[in-house]
Amino acid sequence: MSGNAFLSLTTEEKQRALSELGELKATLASRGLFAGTSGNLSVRVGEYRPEQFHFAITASGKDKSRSTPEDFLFVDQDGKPAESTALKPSAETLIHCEIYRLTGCGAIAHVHTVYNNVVSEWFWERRAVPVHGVELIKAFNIWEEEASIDIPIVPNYADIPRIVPEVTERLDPRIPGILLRKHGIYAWGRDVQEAKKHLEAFEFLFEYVYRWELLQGSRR
Ligand SMILES: CSC[C@@H](O)[C@@H](O)C(=O)COP(=O)(O)O
Ligand SMILES: [Zn+2]
Repeated sequence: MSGNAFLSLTTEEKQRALSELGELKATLASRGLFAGTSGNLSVRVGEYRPEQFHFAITASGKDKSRSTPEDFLFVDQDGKPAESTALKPSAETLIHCEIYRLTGCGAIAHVHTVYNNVVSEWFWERRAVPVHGVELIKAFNIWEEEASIDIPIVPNYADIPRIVPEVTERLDPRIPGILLRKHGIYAWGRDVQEAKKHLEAFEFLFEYVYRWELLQGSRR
């Protein structure tokens, strides 16, 4: 793909991306995962090269539990709108750009939950949430028995571009997700279905870790 790569996408390709995102947004919204307009979602379209790609992403500041014709827009690898629009891309678009650049994945989901916020703070000093031997680790395609994983945590700066190099440094190619401290999880996958699966697995594991830590504490 060259300079005008986005223009060579067919209407069907763009429509498919928008409808997949719309479906994922509605499903996650039905689970109450977009508290107070938080969260953002994206899906990549067309060919991928680390230096050039495009994706559809949620517009900034919207109530993500509502479905409107102004929910999504297309942006390029630098987070700039790929076509003329009055919509503003998610404030966290640059984090999506960096995750696509580093992983070549096909879709990304970001949500704020109490469990992901609490564990990101509880394990902040070690900069990772450790999980040992829980069956759902297999959702990340890690099949060892009693596997141990560390889910990376990066600082949550108000200035989003400052978070980008932290993601670059801490992203672990084995783990399809990264936590922002007291903010939320970014989970990704090769397509929307896999990103959703990974997000569900992370949230299960965060709740497990939270409850297990609590139980351990009550034994001391
Ligand atoms: C309203 S609090 C959440 C925001 O600050 C942000 O973290 C978020 O997830 C949503 O931002 P958005 O610009 O709508 O994509
Ligand atoms: Zn957020």
